[in-house]
Amino acid sequence: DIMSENEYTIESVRASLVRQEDTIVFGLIERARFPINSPTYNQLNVSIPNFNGSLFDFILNQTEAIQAKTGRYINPEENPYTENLPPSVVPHYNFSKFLHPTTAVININERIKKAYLNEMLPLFVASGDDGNYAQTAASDLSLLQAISRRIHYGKLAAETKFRASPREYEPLIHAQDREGLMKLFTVKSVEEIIQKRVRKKAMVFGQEVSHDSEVSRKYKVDPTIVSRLYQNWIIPLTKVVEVEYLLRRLD
Ligand SMILES: C=C(O[C@@H]1C=C(C(=O)O)C=C[C@H]1O)C(=O)O
Repeated sequence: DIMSENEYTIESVRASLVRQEDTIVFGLIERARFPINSPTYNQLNVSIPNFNGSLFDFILNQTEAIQAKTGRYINPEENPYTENLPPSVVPHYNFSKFLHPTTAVININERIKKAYLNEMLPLFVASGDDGNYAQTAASDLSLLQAISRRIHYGKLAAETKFRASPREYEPLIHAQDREGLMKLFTVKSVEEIIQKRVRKKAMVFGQEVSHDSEVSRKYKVDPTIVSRLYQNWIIPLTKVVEVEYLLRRLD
């Protein structure tokens, strides 16, 4: 076993969350190339043989099925949106068993998907319909996977915090005290820095680059909205995963 049991620390978890911001900001920029394209999500607009759902759901389920067969969800950092996926048919890498085993069932992707489609998406895409439904769904899917990975990284954040001070966490876990746990692991200053940094990343990554003139003040995705997506959904849902993780940590 080449993986160390202690490869994750709160510093390495936070460094990964910073890196994942790049993927999420670029994902937002890519999705914002298309207008809302609502027929993508509308069940009445498609009749796919042997499938009951929208074009988006069809692409999501089929893509996750091929990814499951080829081993994507063997990595404990990955959580699928689709239930009852086929098993992997490829040889498995021996991922470290850092997380507590009873927490593998934690998966809030249904909640993430609903928040994304109903609340987040309308904030950062234009209205309209350009017919590129399959491309739209593909960019939604890769963005949703990046957001899900980030939010479920809350499991790793929670485990490193628990290991650093088990005596503080244990009584709250025994009491199943959600609010107490939330208070104990929350670091407001870290959250504020993240909200500022993702705003800046949206300005840098989303600027119009011209070979000769000054950088323009027009961005491919609104930096203030990127910051708001983190503040209102991505960080709070990460904390939901952290609480769910800690509640099961002594099972
Ligand atoms: C993930 C952490 O836990 C909490 C959640 C945060 C987040 O989602 O970015 C940031 C700080 C903490 O309040 C962390 O401490 O890094």
